[in-house]
Amino acid sequence: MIVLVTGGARSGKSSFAESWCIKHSESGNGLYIATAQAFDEEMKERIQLHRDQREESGFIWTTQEEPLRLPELLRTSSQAGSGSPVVLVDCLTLWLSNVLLSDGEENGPGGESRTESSIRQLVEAVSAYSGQLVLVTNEVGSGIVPEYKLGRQYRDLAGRLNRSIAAIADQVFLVTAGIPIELKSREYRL
Ligand SMILES: Nc1nc2c(ncn2[C@@H]2O[C@H](COP(=O)(O)OP(=O)(O)OP(=O)(O)O)[C@@H](O)[C@H]2O)c(=O)[nH]1
Repeated sequence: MIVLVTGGARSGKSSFAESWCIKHSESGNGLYIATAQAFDEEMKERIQLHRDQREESGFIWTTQEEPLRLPELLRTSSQAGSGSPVVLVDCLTLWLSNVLLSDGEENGPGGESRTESSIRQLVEAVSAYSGQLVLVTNEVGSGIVPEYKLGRQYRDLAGRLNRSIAAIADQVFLVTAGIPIELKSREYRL
């Protein structure tokens, strides 16, 4: 069961995704995969707030911080069976910016950049995932065209990544102003 939760900054997507996991978990416990890195005090405080909220939820969360090697981690945490934890990844767009910023200039075989190859590996890992997996992402690209090349590159890659994950997800939600809207239901097929 793959669920994608998208939305803008502070839209309430993370708390909706956490509530979804608590409500639908088959095992009663969850693995929270954080892709954020605390580079400054503001981010440290925000992360601590999220940790406190998870603690107060009464649900059993294990936290794993993984800014880059998300495809590998999903491959190893993919398990069938009702005892395995619901996995929540927060968030894909931060993972993408970590990957893009660590990417070199040189392309691999077939002209694919390291970032494009990482995206392909992530989509493959999600597609092959067995178990309950909830992925949070940001809705980017609705504003003005970014001034810098890296910003435009990021916007385009994030749009493609979200489309690819949405295509293989069983359920997709858009959270806006704290309200989740179901964009793709489990019965939906093109
Ligand atoms: N490293 C680390 N990051 C965490 C942890 N808990 C949460 N985060 C990060 O916190 C980020 C989400 O927090 P915010 O930036 O406040 O949320 P937001 O996505 O802007 O807002 P909402 O749409 O309301 O969720 C995600 O990118 C998570 O990876 C943690 O324990 N460790």
